[in-house]
Amino acid sequence: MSSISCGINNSNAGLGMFTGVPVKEDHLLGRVGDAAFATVDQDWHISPATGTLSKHSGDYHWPLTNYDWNAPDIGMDDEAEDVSVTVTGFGAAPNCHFSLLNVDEHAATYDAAGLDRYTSPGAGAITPWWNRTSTALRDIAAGSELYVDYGPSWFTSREGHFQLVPLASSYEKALEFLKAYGKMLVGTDSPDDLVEDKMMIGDEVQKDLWDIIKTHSYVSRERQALPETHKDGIRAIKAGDIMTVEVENSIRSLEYLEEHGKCVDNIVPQQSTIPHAGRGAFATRFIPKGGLVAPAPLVHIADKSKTKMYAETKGPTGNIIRDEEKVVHKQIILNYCFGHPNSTLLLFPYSSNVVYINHHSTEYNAKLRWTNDFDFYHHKDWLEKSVDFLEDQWTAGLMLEYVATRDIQPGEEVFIDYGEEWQKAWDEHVKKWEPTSKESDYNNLTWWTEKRETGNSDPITANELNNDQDIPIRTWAEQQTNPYPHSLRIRCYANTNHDATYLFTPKTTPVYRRPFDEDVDMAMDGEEYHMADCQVRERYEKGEDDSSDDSSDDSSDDNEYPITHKYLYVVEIDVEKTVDDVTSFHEHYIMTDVPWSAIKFMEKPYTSDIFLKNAFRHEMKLPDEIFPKSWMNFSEEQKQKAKWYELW
Ligand SMILES: C[S@@+](CC[C@H](N)C(=O)[O-])C[C@H]1O[C@@H](n2cnc3c(N)ncnc32)[C@H](O)[C@@H]1O
Repeated sequence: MSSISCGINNSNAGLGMFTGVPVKEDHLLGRVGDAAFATVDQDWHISPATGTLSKHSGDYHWPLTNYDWNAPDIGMDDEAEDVSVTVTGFGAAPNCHFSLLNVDEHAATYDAAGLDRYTSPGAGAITPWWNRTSTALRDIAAGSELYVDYGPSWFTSREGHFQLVPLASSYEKALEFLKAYGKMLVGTDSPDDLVEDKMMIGDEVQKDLWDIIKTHSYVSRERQALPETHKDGIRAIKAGDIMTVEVENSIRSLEYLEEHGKCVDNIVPQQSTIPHAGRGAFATRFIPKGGLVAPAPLVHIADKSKTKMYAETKGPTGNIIRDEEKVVHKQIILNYCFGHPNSTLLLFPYSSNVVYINHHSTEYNAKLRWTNDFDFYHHKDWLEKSVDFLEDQWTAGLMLEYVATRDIQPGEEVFIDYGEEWQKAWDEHVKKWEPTSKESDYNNLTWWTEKRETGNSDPITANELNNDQDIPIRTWAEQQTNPYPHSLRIRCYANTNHDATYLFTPKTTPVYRRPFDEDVDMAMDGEEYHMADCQVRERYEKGEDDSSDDSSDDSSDDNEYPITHKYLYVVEIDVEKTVDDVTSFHEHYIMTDVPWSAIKFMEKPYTSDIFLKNAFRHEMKLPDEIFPKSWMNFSEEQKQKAKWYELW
């Protein structure tokens, strides 16, 4: 067995992910990174308040919110104005334990798996974001639980739900407390003195005392950070940190994992053998008939209409509102959810790689069933409850399993049957499908076509351009004869909101610090908050004076962004501003001596394949035999109405 990662219960937090093999620092966890999904402008599409155009002011429950990642961290913020990112596998299943963090997570990669918008009816029907890798932050022993960093705000914003989960700072304070406790026991600061015959109180009394400390009605993050037993408390003082003790305690034997876990690396994504399907899931090892292909814990979405995307229209007072009767698209995540024609419920499977399992109506080699064990997670009684009941359950609590219907050989693609409705919808889509016109709004991947047609191998995606800052940026004049793809925009890290005038954000100010910077409160002045579209007017070689500027700058020692490239730029920025959200006016700035590091190529929002108007959308059907009757809340009458609106 080369590598196993298992989902099993950990006593406090439901599911967890464990590694069955040791992993070296910086090495990849799992074989391939995870799939990522952009759900866009939810506030606009889901929020019950339709009188506003705001894309950031929703008041609704989107069940995947607990699994959302910060879009810029995953590299997906260019997809739309407001992007929520869901990541499967390492992005959803592991727990967060600040003293035990051992997983580092990275950005996803954009790759449309060869589904060209001009030739493939599959274009835009899959998420192009994949291979969001996770690596070991340090050497990890076999049997260890894997912990990712949700960021402290994830917990601080959910205090009621998670009973004060300790933050990194809580462990520091808890250690201080432990040291004081040790001193109380032996009268000295030296951990070496913490031996039984030097302690002023005996083991039994210490145990009672520890119980009082741990179960006291005053709950705090610091107290939660204290080890469970007084013996572990002493071990932590001797080790100088709580983490070492917690790590040792968290390791499970491989036998335990085999018995209590479910393996999540039996499949990996690769290009599917089915034309136009994109990626598929392939067996990494032999899976016997009846054997587990993969577990699929599920997030339930009670109302599938929350995946609808609406057109804009003018409201009674001339304001822009959502046009409830004009559904222009559906969120891409719909294609990855299970549903049923007689229900509004969707189920999104969030474990590693199961989202890649494609459809085959005859040659399928796997099927779904409800999990039989994992009672700590899978609520069998929910199968008898209504969809309304499920809507009130804000934590995931259902689990399916993919099981082999025949022996599956290593390297074989795994298929299930998505159901007749799906097949019919796909066949109709292929029949009707016509390539998008090159002149349409959506040109993100014109570079792909251009490359093919012209043999041009220059970097022309935003990522490629940003990653090679040795290549000079073309000026506006140069772009007239040698343009960048029109799906790209050039942006500049700049704060154009400051009253006095424009200033670069800290990213550039260490070198080009303007006098007024010191007077400005720099909070919320990070690059993610301030960027403006710009034109590059001029490019010139960086002179001797400029390099001496670098070294003479006060902050040059700790300058995170030294200028290592040859050119500086003159950049023109034109910003549209509004007063009281009504009157708009333009401000115009010319900045000189702008380094490459202050400029960023970005894809224009709403241009990637998932926005193609002719992209296929349909949920997979959960077979009648396993879809509970009590979840069938979508009456014939409702279906007729939905048909009239051409919704489903
Ligand atoms: C759950 S996803 C499967 C993974 C997907 N192929 C990918 O690359 O991410 C379902 C989507 O995959 C594609 N797909 C799955 N099976 C297919 C098939 N037999 N023929 C064509 N497309 C298929 C369709 O776009 C469908 O909406």
